Amino acid sequence: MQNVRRVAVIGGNRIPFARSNSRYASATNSDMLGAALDGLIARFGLAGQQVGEVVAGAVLKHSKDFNLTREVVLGSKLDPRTPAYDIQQACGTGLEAAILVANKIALGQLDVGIAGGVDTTSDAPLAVNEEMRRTLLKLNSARTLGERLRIAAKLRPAQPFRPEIPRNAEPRTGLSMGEHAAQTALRWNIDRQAQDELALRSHQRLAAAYDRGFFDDLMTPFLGLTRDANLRPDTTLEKLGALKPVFGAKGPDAERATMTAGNSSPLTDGASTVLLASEEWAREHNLPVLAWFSWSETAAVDFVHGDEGLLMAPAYAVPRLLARAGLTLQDFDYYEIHEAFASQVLATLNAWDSKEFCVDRLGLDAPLGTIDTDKLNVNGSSLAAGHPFAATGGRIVATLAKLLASKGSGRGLISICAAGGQGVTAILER
Ligand SMILES: CC(=O)CC(=O)SCCNC(=O)CCNC(=O)[C@H](O)C(C)(C)COP(=O)(O)OP(=O)(O)OC[C@H]1O[C@@H](n2cnc3c(N)ncnc32)[C@H](O)[C@@H]1OP(=O)(O)O
Repeated sequence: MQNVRRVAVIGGNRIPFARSNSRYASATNSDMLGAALDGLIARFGLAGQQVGEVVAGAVLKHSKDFNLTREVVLGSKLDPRTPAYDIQQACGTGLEAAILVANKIALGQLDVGIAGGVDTTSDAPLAVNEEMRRTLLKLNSARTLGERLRIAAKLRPAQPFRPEIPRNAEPRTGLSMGEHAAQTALRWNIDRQAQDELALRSHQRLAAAYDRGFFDDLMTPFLGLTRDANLRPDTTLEKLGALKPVFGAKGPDAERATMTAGNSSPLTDGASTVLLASEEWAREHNLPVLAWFSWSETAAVDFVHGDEGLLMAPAYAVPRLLARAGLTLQDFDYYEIHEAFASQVLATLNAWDSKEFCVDRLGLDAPLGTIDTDKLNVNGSSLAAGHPFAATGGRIVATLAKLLASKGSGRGLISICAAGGQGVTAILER
């Protein structure tokens, strides 16, 4: 086996994100991932080239999209002999795809690869109810007309109109991501004002980044959108403070509910891609390196039997990542913590600063401590940009790599919480 090689982040490309059921309502995952990939191919002169692998995924995928990524590659200008496949790790999908490609490059199994992700809640897959599905499958395999008629006679008219609509909920608890996060917010006493301030900062920083042209070489317009449609540069603490709680707003703790449409990420449609390569490949192709992809770590929590918050796995992954890399929580110039909900970012930060959590749960001698919040999500994050589940990782990797390139040196931490009680984290360096 070859020695581990340095992995370069060459750049990224995404389409602006749209709120669910708005501008991209008629677009498919394939359309959006295709647009993000086409932009990346054009930007880095990859047309006609055979890229080592393209790895991407979607959290919500139609059953007809067996291998969505391969189909998108076949429809792109890449050499059709480029292997491509789907992966899925909920909201960690995009980052996990980048880790997978990076690891193969590091091991010398690939010289160049593309990672990506896409999601649409507007074009979510709809399944017919189980009884109907079984009947239709039998109908499809019936050999004679008589057999078909017998099966068809069992179809009741009301059956087709009882579809199974995918819910943004945990299969084992039936609770939505937001309801789980509301429980965590209570446990960590996350107050409303701090959540609204975080949301406001996210909008202000994303707007400022657009205004100074930060995204000009990270984005391709799509269906008339040139900026994330969820971005509200004119929002204020007063407007955010006036919104009614939507999660944890029923039941005995309703009075203490703090999570609103303003401090929760919205349901979003969008896609992102990232180009990763070995140092040699980058040099041979005359492409500058934005940053190096250096470490990664995942974790999962037992939110089913234990008392852990569903979205708290990054609180476990990051300390392990730090230990492996020989770093402290303060050794970073940038922190990219995915804002699924403002309360979940704040609960994670509280956990790292809690002696009880760090000693009892992480087995450390002392808390990891606080971070300088001026270095947190400096160009905004999911509260402002939106969160098309599998596309968020690619947005963050490209943003952080460019931040590090603009600074000229430094280190950035990525932390993404995911459904199923999982967390995906990584470090980029320059
Ligand atoms: C999945 C994983 O693996 C891990 C994760 O990331 S977990 C996160 C997954 N994502 C989610 O769970 C999505 C959570 N979000 C939602 O379900 C929905 O967006 C929501 C229930 C929070 C809100 O839905 P909604 O009510 O349709 O939102 P929307 O109509 O846009 O906003 C409600 C109001 O707030 C206002 N508002 C929203 N954001 C605002 C802001 N920043 N400033 C001012 N006003 C705002 C809107 O203008 C609207 O006001 P009106 O009613 O007067 O029009």
